[in-house]
Amino acid sequence: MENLTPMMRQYLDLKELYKDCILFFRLGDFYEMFFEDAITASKELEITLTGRDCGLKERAPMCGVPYHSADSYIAKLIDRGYKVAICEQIEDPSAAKGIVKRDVVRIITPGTVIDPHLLQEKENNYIMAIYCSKEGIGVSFGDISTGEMRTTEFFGPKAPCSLLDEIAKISPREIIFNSLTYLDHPLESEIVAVVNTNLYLFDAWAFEKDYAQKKIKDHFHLLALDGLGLADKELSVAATGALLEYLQQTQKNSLKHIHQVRYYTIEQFMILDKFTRRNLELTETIRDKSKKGSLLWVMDKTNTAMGARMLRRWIEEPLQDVASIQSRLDAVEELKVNLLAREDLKELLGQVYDLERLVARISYGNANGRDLISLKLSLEVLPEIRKILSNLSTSRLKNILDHIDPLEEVRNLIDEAIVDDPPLTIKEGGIIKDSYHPEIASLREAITNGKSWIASLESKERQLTGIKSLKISYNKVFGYFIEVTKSNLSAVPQHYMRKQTLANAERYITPELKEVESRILGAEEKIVELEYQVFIQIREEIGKHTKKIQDTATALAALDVLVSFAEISDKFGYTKPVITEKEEIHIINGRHPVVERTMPLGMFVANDTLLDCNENRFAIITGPNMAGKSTYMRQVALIVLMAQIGCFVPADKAAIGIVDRIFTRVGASDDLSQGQSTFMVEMSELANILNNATRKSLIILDEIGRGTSTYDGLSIAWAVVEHISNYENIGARTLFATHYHELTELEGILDGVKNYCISVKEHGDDIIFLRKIIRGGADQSYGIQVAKLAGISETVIHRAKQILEDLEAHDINRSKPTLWKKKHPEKNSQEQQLDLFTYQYEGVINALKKVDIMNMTPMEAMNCLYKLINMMKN
Ligand SMILES: Nc1ncnc2c1ncn2[C@@H]1O[C@H](COP(=O)(O)OP(=O)(O)OP(=O)(O)O)[C@@H](O)[C@H]1O
Repeated sequence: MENLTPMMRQYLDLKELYKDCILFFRLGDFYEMFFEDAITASKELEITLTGRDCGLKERAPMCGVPYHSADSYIAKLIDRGYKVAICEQIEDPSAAKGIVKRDVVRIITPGTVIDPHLLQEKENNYIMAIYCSKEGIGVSFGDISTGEMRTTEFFGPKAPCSLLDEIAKISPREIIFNSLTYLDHPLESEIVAVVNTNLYLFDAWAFEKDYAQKKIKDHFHLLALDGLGLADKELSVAATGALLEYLQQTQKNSLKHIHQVRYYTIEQFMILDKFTRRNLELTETIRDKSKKGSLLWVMDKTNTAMGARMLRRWIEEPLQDVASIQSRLDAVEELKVNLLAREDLKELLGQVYDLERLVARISYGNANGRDLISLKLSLEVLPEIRKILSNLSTSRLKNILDHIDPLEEVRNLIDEAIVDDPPLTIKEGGIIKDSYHPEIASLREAITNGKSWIASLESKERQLTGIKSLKISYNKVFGYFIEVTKSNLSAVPQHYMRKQTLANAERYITPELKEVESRILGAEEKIVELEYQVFIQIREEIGKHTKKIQDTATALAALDVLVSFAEISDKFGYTKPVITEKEEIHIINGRHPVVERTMPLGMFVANDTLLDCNENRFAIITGPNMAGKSTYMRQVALIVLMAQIGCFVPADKAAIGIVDRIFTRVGASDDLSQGQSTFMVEMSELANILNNATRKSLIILDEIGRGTSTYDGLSIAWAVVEHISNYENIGARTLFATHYHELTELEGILDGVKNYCISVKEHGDDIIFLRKIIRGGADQSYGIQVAKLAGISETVIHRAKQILEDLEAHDINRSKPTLWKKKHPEKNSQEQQLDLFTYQYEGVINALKKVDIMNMTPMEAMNCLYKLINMMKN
């Protein structure tokens, strides 16, 4: 190791400090990687692995990526969960001659990305810190590309469940933690099942109370934590302190744009567990995880990236506070009615860049001249937006107006200082306007004069020498030179000094050309340095307005979402819901917001819903396969959710009593990778509902119990209806779709249970789906007819019908007497016997009703009688 070259020693010393990172080691115009890093990077990035002499016997494995296209390589690596440490040359006057000092200037991890080209424009990039202790779990999360930071904490046995719900909601790209065990409950595999993210164990000391408190106070320049509402929130403090420590360790940079951490409680928002988020397809579809086909897809008519991100957050976090929902709804109503204002706002918002991320980069110190121009262009539309808002009257819009700062001083500063079309880099000059800085102006003049002197020298020398093709050019190696083609060499004057010979030309310099050149180059060097300094000053000056710009950005994002709501409400015929504290959901002609968008206009059949916490709290919905049961139930959940987001809803009329949680148990979702069978998944989702639902919840159950044998399934479904519908247990508003027709017996037995079915019409041997929900239970499943529609062969269908007939004949006695007795305890024994007969032979009686004896041949009548006797025997 003693023989190591100094550079390689420097590399290994740094690598020792950043063991868990891939070190991007800057060498000239490349970032190089060595040893293990090189092997990993060459594999992941598919780049050639070479070797470099490092002073040892063996050459060091090496690979590299060009500096100017490093971003795309970094993006690939962090996408795959690697951390990348960026090592640059550091200017150090004290360093010995010939020694280039290098240091790590920043670590990029999946959750700490700030560069726009490494980010999804319409999504936040969150990093989360989890603090597990026996007192509870603290969570803090932030997005350094916008400066947002929030924290909360969970206690008691439900803490892990709440943590998983929050993780599902936030989808952090990276999680740091002190431990992932809560009261002996290991959480890691559950977290991995919820979100595909990078989990890193972080230094335990960073979570310690005193350290974390000091970190927060230092970062936010506070003497006490009361101002942040964190004085008695020890779990939140631990998580937030550690998160700040991690961000500072990795970013090694100002995090001034994180100027606030907001404490929230999960009860502020409607709680949606991971199953419900997925089942309702809020932001992506179950099938291919695409936005198209999700609720977000229908609702997103935003014009700014920050609006799009806020919309996603609003969808993930429907409100519970009636007043806040109402104020959003009122604003949407005003924007819906006032088409002119809405159209103008849309156009103006379309000119606003991503202010949240722009200001984060400005404050962070990596914004360029173009970013400042984008900021200026965005600020230019603010007066017009403010003017329109000042003519609108609802309180939410007034509040938005109050938070939009015109930021004239920032706009004027950029306007005065920065040229309209600055270059991408800030180290090559050409950014600052002449009029802004006298010294820059005079240097530029010197350069221009020098260049025009050189241009005039060219024509003067052509005249003097008579060489028409003589030209003066410039390159980085020789500076300015005079070039003469070989055929004209005889005319070259004596005082020309030869500098270079080319195949068919010679290059010369003269003392006076060199003098002017040094004046031009000196001025160019100076101006580049000066422009850089001036630019940094301007950027820092704008950075002082970070908070105001962030507040403005938040207000514009909210405005954008409200305008988007108004637009879809107008375009798709949504209406304003009435939001109440009453426990009811009353919808007239409701539609599924997504399914209706996938069919021609007017084809979707609207349906009513009445759920309350009294007579109509539990709807058992039967109907054939494909009738529309799942669509109907999801539509109710989505209408409630949209209402609590503050958006109009796809219905003619809707009164929505606040829902604290929506639970869904929909369809089969195998989780075999987690070692759980379909039935096991179904039961754990059901357990989650039974353990956590309250009377204020909305529960959607689709075919509970179908993953096991018919009797087991029916018994579970039956018990679930009894349990949920009972006030003493839950009493929540529930929609339950089932193919167990036996459950329809529960209407009349259990309070609040009502039967509904989705109607179909028989047409010969086929059925026509009417899609209309009506009171009462369905009398048939029509499974075989649906199978026929799906293309199952006639032979199989025919045989299935035969089997069904047999089964139905056998099935008459199943469990009915017990159920029947329970239903009619008041009847005397004679009546009971008669009713029981009717009940037991219901199939025979129904069959008899259909017999058209008058139109039968004697043989047919005999056959029919024979069948009836058989039925009774069975
Ligand atoms: N109200 C409606 N108006 C028009 N089409 C509808 C309506 N409801 C459902 N559909 C159409 O019917 C299809 C089947 O609906 P859905 O999946 O809800 O049926 P289902 O009763 O739940 O079936 P299964 O019992 O087999 O799960 C939907 O994909 C949709 O295209």
